[in-house]
Amino acid sequence: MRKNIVAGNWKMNKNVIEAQQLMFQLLEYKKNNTTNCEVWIAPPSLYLMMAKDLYEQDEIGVFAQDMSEHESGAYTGEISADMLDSIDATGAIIGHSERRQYHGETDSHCNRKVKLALDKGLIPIYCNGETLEQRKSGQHLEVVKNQTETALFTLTAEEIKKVVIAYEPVWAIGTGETASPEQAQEIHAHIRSLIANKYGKEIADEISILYGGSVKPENAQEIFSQTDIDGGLIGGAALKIDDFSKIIEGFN
Ligand SMILES: O=C[C@H](O)COP(=O)(O)O
Repeated sequence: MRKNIVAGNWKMNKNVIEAQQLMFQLLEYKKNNTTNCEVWIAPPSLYLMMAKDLYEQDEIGVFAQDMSEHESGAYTGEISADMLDSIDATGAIIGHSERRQYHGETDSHCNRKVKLALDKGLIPIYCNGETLEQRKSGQHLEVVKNQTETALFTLTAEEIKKVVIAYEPVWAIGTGETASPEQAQEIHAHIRSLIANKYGKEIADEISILYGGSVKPENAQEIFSQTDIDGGLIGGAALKIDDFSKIIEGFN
């Protein structure tokens, strides 16, 4: 079902004490405030079990920042869908542009990961988005189309309904430069129409599509108010409770 979601991707930040403190702060915030969106975090994998232990009532969704395309075996450093399922994680981010840029991840890898996640009942947050060069040369719609089709269009209608998509223009990630609400809306509507063409409008209208890229307390409300934007995948501003809670309040 299409939901409002604010998800914090902590990336490779925070030692264990700092991570625990922010997890506690978020729990306190959730207990003392009514939120009009789901709140999810993706801390470093080392801290996933700590988050699951703390959020006993599943107040906050707990996601891995990545997940292996393999089921098990000799894959040093990797975490499997089965392992995430065994700690009752909510899901995993898949295909983040930093995984694509620094670890050679492709949409074919993403396709395998998304399927493995769904098979275990995990929610995949599938990320896509164009580079600055691709946007400047007017290829952004085509790039996002190819990414979405390769990674997701082998799924059944029942499966794709369970996927959350995060559109993250690479040029807006960690740069302070945000896509304008209109630029983001254009791509979100484009993604939704691609899904509608393939699976039907009813299915497309059930899928949450998040925007990611320099979302801050100052711009969250305007971005979230766009018709096809169902929330945000937040990087830097998810690392401080004050900023993250103000972004959550973008849905108030
Ligand atoms: O996963 C989050 C995105 O990469 C956005 O990061 P940012 O909010 O620091 O630009």
